Amino acid sequence: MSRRRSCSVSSSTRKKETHTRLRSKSGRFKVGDPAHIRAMLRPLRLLLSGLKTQPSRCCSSFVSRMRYVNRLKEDDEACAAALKDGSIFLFHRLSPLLRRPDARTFSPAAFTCSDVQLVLQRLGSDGSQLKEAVLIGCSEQNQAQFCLDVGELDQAAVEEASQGTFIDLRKAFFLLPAAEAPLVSKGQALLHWHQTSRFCGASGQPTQRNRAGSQRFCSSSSTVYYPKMSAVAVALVSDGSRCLLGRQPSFPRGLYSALAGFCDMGETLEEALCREVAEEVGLEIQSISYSSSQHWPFPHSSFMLGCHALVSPAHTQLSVDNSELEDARWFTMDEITRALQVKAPPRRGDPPIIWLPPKHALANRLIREWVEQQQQSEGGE
Ligand SMILES: NC(=O)C1=CN([C@@H]2O[C@H](COP(=O)(O)OP(=O)(O)OC[C@H]3O[C@@H](n4cnc5c(N)ncnc54)[C@H](O)[C@@H]3O)[C@@H](O)[C@H]2O)C=CC1
Ligand SMILES: [Mg+2]
Repeated sequence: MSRRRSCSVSSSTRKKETHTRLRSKSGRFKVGDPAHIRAMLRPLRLLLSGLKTQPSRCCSSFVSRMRYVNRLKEDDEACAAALKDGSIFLFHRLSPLLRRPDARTFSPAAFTCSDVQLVLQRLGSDGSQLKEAVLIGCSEQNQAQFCLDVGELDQAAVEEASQGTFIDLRKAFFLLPAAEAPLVSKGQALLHWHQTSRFCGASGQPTQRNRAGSQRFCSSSSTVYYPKMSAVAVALVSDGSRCLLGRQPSFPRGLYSALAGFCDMGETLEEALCREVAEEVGLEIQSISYSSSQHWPFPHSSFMLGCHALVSPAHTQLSVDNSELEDARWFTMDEITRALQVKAPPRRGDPPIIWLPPKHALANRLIREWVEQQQQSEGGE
């Protein structure tokens, strides 16, 4: 009887009893008792857990932020703690939630963990969804940034509760200031990757994610999956005084952009550029020089690598492959300067004009760099 009763005591009650027994009459732990050792170690444990959940201050703020994010990817416990103090960007079926601080500006809405919990609870969710949050990075203010897709909740109800609007990424990306668009596009790309990587390609079994969402694992085949991007080569081709732009039939009316194409397996960037330009416009390029890169979320996470290239002035005759491009043309400096001044795409019924990719796009940067190079070489003559 008594044995059965003692078995029914919960482990926490047992711990409490042991705890009480170990205290001396003065209320202190006896030196050498396990509880005494635990009590002595407590400040150290607190210090270590503080170090785990905050960027270290020993290095430059950039270095400590990068190391912090890396630690959160590897340490589930630290990541869970960072979520509590972090900011969360909400998405609904991959559309980001934006707010309008004023009539002209859009910005991604950042919430605290408790704000999101309140919104979820108000809409009848138990808050366990927060575990689905995916780490995006760390702000300059040392705050971990996460994204969360609340696609299973009613869109209008979340918008009302959170005082924002879910906007399709294709629109949102260009409404946001160039500095904020990459954060949203990275969040969307990560969420999309998780939504489409739920099963292992080798075993067909479900995959499990780590807390940060930086990888997925299949315990059946022991495969680790990481978020992936397709490499795309972009070239602004010049003949020395003009630059070459093309348009696909799917582009909005009047939009011309730099030539681009997905890299094939095993290709170098240079090989991909030469092949794409040959395929699309029938020219051979040379003097390839790298400019810069960007993550491009459309249609699904590409890693854009932007370059400048030259064709020999004797070989500028285009042979456009119309199965890929609707048109490709050489543009003079004057034409490009005029096109760069177009601030918004033409509306229906407006006279036809040539316009160029917006500032957020790498192609825009390549075109502006080309203009600068032309101006410099003209100035130097
Ligand atoms: N950010 C920027 O400034 C620019 C971005 N882009 C982007 O670059 C991407 C590629 O340019 P495109 O001229 O369309 O490429 P492309 O000339 O290689 O043609 C696209 C076709 O390539 C095939 N393809 C081969 N590998 C593929 C892969 N990994 N994923 C998807 N399709 C693949 C498909 O049949 C597809 O229809 C597009 O998503 C476009 O939006 C293009 C120009 C500038
Ligand atoms: Mg192409």
